[in-house]
Amino acid sequence: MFILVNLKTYPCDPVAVAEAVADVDETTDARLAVAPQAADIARVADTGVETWAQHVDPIDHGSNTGHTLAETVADAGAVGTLVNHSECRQKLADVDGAVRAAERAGLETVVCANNPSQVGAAAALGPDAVAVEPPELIGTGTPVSKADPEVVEGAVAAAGSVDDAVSVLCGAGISTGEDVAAAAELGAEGVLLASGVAKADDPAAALSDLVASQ
Ligand SMILES: O=C(CO)COP(=O)(O)O
Repeated sequence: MFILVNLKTYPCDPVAVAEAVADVDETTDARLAVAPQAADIARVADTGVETWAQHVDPIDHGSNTGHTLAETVADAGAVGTLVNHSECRQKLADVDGAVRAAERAGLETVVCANNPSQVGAAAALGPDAVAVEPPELIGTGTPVSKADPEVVEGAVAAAGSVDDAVSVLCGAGISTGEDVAAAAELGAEGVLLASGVAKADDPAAALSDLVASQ
């Protein structure tokens, strides 16, 4: 399973979380990665942990004040990027443009979607993966893999019917190894989570629990 930890703008120490991820990474077959804020990518990548961006814009080099260029996050050490998070919603054309920008920069892509229909649309854009995250469960601690298993199964079916090369992650409320195991049972190849690690008193302990079933 791929366990991708999105730090959002939580007030955690991104390097301390990255070091905890690096430690736990040595104990598991699961693939672990961290998505810090853009300004923290270089120092998180310096820990050696797999580092992702939270967002890139559908732009090329040029007059784009305030935007995030895919090549710049790649140069800073990111190997992948989220696209279209529920908290950073993009128009379809911009999701497409961001996936193309990420490809151009050699970044792996996970396009986030709220439900199986959006997963189908996202999969048609040819990302490496899609992540289904019902917005109403984000940050609640109630895991989508238990609260709404049909959404995960529906997302796996929707992506598979469009392009079975696109893998499916699920997210929202994931915080334990049991939640990760439930996601795997439903056909997800990974999980995307945030508060379960970023807001934990002991992120290393939270991560150890997350990989316990791997
Ligand atoms: O939005 C999410 C990950 O991108 C999920 O957040 P939580 O893990 O806090 O529910």
